[in-house]
Amino acid sequence: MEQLDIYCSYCGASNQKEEMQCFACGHTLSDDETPIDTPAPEILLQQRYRLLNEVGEGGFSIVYRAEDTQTHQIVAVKAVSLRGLSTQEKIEATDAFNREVNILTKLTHRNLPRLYQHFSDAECWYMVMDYIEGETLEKYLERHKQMPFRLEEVLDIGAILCDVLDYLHSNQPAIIFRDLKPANIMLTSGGYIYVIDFGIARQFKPGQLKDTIPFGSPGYAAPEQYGKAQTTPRSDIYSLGAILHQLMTGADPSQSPFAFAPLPNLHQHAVAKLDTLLQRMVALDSQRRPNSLAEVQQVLQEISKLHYHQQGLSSQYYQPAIFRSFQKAVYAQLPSANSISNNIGVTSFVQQQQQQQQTFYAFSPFAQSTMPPPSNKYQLYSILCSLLGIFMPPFLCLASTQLLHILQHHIVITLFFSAFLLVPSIMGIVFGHKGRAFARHTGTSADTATVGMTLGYIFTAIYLIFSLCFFATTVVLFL
Ligand SMILES: Nc1ncnc2c1ncn2[C@@H]1O[C@H](COP(=O)(O)OP(=O)(O)OP(=O)(O)O)[C@@H](O)[C@H]1O
Repeated sequence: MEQLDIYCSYCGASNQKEEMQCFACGHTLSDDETPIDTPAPEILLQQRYRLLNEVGEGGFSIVYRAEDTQTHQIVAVKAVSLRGLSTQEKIEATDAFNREVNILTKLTHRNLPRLYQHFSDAECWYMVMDYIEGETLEKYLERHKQMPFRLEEVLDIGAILCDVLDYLHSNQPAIIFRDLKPANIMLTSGGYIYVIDFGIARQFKPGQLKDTIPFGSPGYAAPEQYGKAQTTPRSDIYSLGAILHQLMTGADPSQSPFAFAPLPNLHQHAVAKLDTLLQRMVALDSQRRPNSLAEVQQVLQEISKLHYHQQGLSSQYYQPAIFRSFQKAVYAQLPSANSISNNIGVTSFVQQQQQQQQTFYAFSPFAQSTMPPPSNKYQLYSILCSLLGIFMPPFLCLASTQLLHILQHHIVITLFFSAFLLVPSIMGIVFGHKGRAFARHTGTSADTATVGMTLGYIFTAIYLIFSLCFFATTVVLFL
């Protein structure tokens, strides 16, 4: 009979069958750690996630649509099995899984699936994340080979992808996606875009000359990803340029890497501007590419405005794409929520949930998505701190009639009291700013954070003036 390896459920290393301890991490091995295939549908993982059907496959993984039996939410479960892989493949699959978990854990953005949980059993490693109801851009392009998108749609998609990649790059250290390609972009039936698969994303290491291992997909990967230099945020700019070029021309860059013909219809002012931008983005010399995705996004929005204007529409109605779903007749052609969901019991519940979400988040990018927007706790902290800042000082003075008398006679106590008064309002300002940044990244409302922050500023100013006057009077009295 074939001798099976034993895989460590802790680190995934492959060990000889007779080994008692994992050679890589020292974890105690047991017989039930020999993996079998990825789980069959209908299995309940962790006593919680019921696998419903397979929705996709990657190099080392199978992605399932599943029901979270505790919350009745539909989630995606990515299962990675090491069975049957060569040693090199096991190392790659292990690295990809760990990298994706480590990176996704840190991120919150409206165009990224959220990671809820990860775990392993004797058979596989699992990641539980937001389920995205739709299809990959690659599949969509396969179905629409000739001129798949109109100019305004390409500009919108570009601006949205700039937003999410710029968010990754603004992390400290910057996260470089390294594998932006149509297979890793999903479109939902509601017209929303998600970037998936952080299996080869990495954190930028200042000073490093080149990547440890060359990575990327031919056609979309920048020249420096072939092992010559370290990938930088400009490598993602190259990949985005290659994708936008493909969306405009229908030409698959993997067929002729590094060759990007001028766009058709260059006589149109907006197209000519886009062509100039795309040629800069796919420059072989990374130094000739735009400096950042924020810069690319700004140019795309200028072109979008210009195109809008050229169509005879007043630019006062122009709205940047990141504040809405990209406008596409394609929605009707994508599999809809109803057609994708099969008839397993939870469907009607999920559809009800979606309808409720559409009512609540009609103007946010989460409209028509299967997922509720992430909660923004900074908003709550901001408003609570600001209210505390408003009510605490008068309450203290009323509660202790002695207080004013003490303050008038002790300069040091007066100083402490003044600083103490300011603390809640300043915290209201800090949380307000954080809440607004969080809302911007997740596309949710920032109103509460703005109110908290404004109150914080107003009362910080009032208490500052009050404290200075009070302190001045105390000093005069004291002297
Ligand atoms: N969150 C999700 N919701 C719905 N479907 C998903 C989700 N994540 C992935 N999929 C589907 O599963 C497929 C494989 O996923 P993914 O690309 O993440 O796997 P992978 O093993 O990392 O792939 P690769 O070998 O390309 O690195 C995708 O093409 C997509 O169709």
